[in-house]
Amino acid sequence: MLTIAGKTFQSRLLLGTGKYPSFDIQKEAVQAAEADILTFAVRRMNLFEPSQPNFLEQLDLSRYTLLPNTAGAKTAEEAVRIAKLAKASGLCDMIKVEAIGCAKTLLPDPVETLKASEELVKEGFIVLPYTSDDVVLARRLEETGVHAIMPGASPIGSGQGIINPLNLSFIIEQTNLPVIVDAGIGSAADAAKAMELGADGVLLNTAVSAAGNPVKMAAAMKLAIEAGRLSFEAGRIPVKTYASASSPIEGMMTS
Ligand SMILES: CC(=O)[C@@H](O)[C@H](O)COP(=O)(O)O
Repeated sequence: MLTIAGKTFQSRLLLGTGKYPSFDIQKEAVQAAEADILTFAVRRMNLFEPSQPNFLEQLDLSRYTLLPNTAGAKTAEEAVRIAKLAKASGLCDMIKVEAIGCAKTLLPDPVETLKASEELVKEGFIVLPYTSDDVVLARRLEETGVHAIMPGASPIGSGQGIINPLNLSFIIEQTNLPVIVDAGIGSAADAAKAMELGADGVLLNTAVSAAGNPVKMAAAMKLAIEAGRLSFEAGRIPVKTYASASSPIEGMMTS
């Protein structure tokens, strides 16, 4: 079970809701993923225009925890404004802080992310910042009182998977907060790898929404995250340079 700010969730998969070919496929994929937490960009929703279509009306909202994100923000000020707008809708009390510092890479601006997170914690939000895979920044974020750390595996939508497993493992080892690997996951193997590193969860969007078959990929992600977690809990064997026989004969009785 995943626990964030005292709330527990069965699923360790957090699913994004952008870029699906249709609302119907999105709904099926969400069901196949069996995710409990769904993230969406506040700026892309018609939260205060009920006459406009949006994906929320396709879903049984009592089943999901909504995690609005501040996508589109470049500064702390913008991120805080978007977060307050989401809270005012009454749909959610958690916020994914996303303050992008580079239009080409979509990598987060560490300074603005830190500022926004600090302010939103003071305002009483449950704060989940999307951050670069920097252990020092993760520590600074933890000091502000955020409720999870969400380091990127690689640039959003790139599907490159985990570029720097060592950096992720530094964060996982040093923080007391849940670590949710967020962005850049390309395949089920990447998601399993994140879990095997010891992450508490994975947030992904494009790998499912842009897959050849988003519904099948959603199901694959669910299984991969469960398998990766089990493998982590089971404890993998050490990597050795040389062979060691799988069926040793030494010490066997011969009569
Ligand atoms: C939906 C969302 O929050 C994205 O900004 C997130 O970071 C996922 O990235 P991918 O699309 O690379 O999975």
